[in-house]
Amino acid sequence: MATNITFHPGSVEASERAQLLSQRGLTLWLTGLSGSGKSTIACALEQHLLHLGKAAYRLDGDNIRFGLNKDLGFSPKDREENIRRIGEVAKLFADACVIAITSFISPYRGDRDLARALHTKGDLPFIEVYIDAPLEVAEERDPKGLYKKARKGEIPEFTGISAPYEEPDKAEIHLRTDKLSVEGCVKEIMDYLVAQGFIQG
Ligand SMILES: Nc1ncnc2c1ncn2[C@@H]1O[C@H](COP(=O)(O)OS(=O)(=O)O)[C@@H](OP(=O)(O)O)[C@H]1O
Ligand SMILES: Nc1ncnc2c1ncn2[C@@H]1O[C@H](COP(=O)(O)OP(=O)(O)O)[C@@H](O)[C@H]1O
Repeated sequence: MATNITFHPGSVEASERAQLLSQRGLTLWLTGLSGSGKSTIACALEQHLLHLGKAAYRLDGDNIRFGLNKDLGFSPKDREENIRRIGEVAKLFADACVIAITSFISPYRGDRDLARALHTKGDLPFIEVYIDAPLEVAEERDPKGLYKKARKGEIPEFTGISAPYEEPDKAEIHLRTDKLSVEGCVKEIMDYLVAQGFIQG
């Protein structure tokens, strides 16, 4: 635990930064089962936003576990720490006026709520997006062959099979990826951002 530390405020206020950069930061928090479509939608959305001239950046579960979070596994405690760190990192991106797009399973409601609270405390928008595909659909897709391994008992604590996924109860956006195309999902998120005044139509 660090002691004797003092928070040092900057010389540019949040509103001034947003005005200077012509963009407000926010976090789009994608949550859902493995194979539900988080990474696919995050990539398409990031590309769309960048082509509109918006600063957007993806934080992806698999990718972050190669670096920042390579010391973490998949026990409930490690997942909690994974999401705590990403909540903090996303908040920094949002504070820097970037649209942070996180794509983590983030299976525990309490952990997602903590990430939300961090943002709310800092006056930063947090938009939870439930990337929803029924387990049968995600398992049928099995893009990385992980469900097959999990069913054979080769991956312990696999979300949806031998570890829990707690569905969101207050997601701002709910996307059924077995019913809507990737483009349709991106459009729904964009429509929400415009309707809420986060970006211009
Ligand atoms: N046991 C277990 N359970 C779930 N997922 C597993 C597991 N082991 C490895 N993987 C791979 O890790 C990716 C999920 O990492 P996350 O950081 O998003 O997980 S979590 O939010 O901490 O629950 C997940 O990526 P996605 O399929 O994109 O969700 C898998 O590729
Ligand atoms: N509407 C949709 N949105 C996202 N992915 C979809 C959709 N329909 C089909 N898919 C497919 O489902 C799979 C989702 O994989 P991925 O994006 O890696 O999921 P996750 O990141 O949640 O594990 C991909 O093969 C993708 O092409």
